[in-house]
Order: sequence, then structure tokens, then C-alpha cells
Amino acid sequence: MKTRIKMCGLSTREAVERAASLGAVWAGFIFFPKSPRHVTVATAADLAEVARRAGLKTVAVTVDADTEQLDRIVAEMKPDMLQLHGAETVAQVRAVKARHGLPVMKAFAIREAADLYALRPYVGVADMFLFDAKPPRGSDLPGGNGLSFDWRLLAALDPGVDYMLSGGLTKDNVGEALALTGAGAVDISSGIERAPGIKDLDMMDGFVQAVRTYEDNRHATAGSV
Ligand SMILES: O=C(O)c1ccccc1N[C@@H]1O[C@H](COP(=O)(O)O)[C@@H](O)[C@H]1O
Repeated sequence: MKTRIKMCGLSTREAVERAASLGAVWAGFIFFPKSPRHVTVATAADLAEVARRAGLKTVAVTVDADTEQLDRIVAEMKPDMLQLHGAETVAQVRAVKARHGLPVMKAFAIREAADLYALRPYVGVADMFLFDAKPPRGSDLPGGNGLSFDWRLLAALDPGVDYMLSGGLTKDNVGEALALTGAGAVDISSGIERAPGIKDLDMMDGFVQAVRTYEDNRHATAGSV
């Protein structure tokens, strides 16, 4: 099966259209004012419309958002999925799902094996998981730091857990990340930027090409005797 790709932190029509033409599945929009990728709800609503028309699913990325903020994002942007990238509790995930009737992807920051225990109570509640690196000390950003974690830790995961691998992925390391984890979906933001918050269309091309090259090589190896 083809690796599903989410391109996150999109803030221009060009980047959204390129993500679609490259066959990405999801376009992510960041609602976190301290992020260089932050977009207003109005901008996200416009870009989400472009994304939908181009066949992309849209993801609203929020960090410990309150009810009022989520209500507004859902009403105006009409996302297909909510990515909760803060310290949202199981009860909050359940409440968000009940209120909005949308799938929720809960993000977890991973540095060591024990960090994976945190997701246990969310299994069966969150629709999908996202694994990112822990932010460096003093960082204002809970995600989008361009840092990766030890992908081998995911070997301990229950194979039934549907997740997206993220954190510091680039065209140069995504093949190794996929080989080590067997992830079915990847999420990239900084690795397709020429400067914080500025997506680079050539880097977007390069990333997707690297994913597809990995898949072609894997199939070729599997087919050889
Ligand atoms: O990208 C951001 O600025 C951001 C801000 C707040 C929460 C999440 C954010 N991004 C998410 O971070 C990961 C990894 O990004 P990167 O490839 O390492 O830059 C990704 O899931 C984004 O959705």
C-alpha cells in the first residue's frame, strides 16, 4: 500500500495545490499563534476550500484549544480531521469527538520507550495517533521543531494502532524512517521549508519522490529471489 502523506503548516494556495498534485492525502493548517505557520481561521477556511476542490482531506492542528476556538475552526474551515497537539486528556478527546463528530488524531511526543505508555488510555478513543519528537527545552512550539526521535521505539507499538510518523522528516531520512517503522502514514512540515513557515515547492516534490522511491525499492526487493 502507498504511504499516505500529510503536508502540514501550509499557508499558501500554491503549496496546497502542489500538495494535491503530488498525491498527498492530507493538508494541515496550524492554529497556534507562536508558530511561524500559524494561519487565521479565515485564511484556513479559504485554503481548505482550495484543498477540498483539489481532492485533499484537511486537518486543523490545534494545541489545547478551548471550545470556542474549536467551534469557530470547525464552523468556518470545515476540517475533515482535528489534530490535537497539546496535553488534551482522554476526556477532552472524547468531548471534542462528541461535540464535532469529526475524527481526532492525538499527537504524542516521544523521547523514550515509556512515552508510548501515555497513549494507552486513548486507544479506542482517538481515531488516529501522531508521533512527534519532544520539543527541545525552552521551545515555544509543541510541534514543528524539525526534530526526529528514535524511530526504533515504535517497534513496541501494538500493530493495530493507526498512526502517522512525524518529527524532523526530510527527503534524506524518510526512507530510513519507513524502513525502521513500517509506518503507513507520514507527516512533514519543517522538512519542506526553505525558512521557518515558508514552504518550498521543490522540497515538497523531493519529499514525495523520496517516499515513492523507497516504496519502489521495497517492492523490487520483495519481488527478487
Ligand atoms: O508546525 C508547527 O508549527 C506546529 C505548531 C504547533 C503544533 C504542531 C505543529 N506542527 C506539527 O509538528 C509535527 C512535526 O513537524 P516537523 O516536520 O518536525 O516540522 C507535525 O505533525 C506538524 O503537524
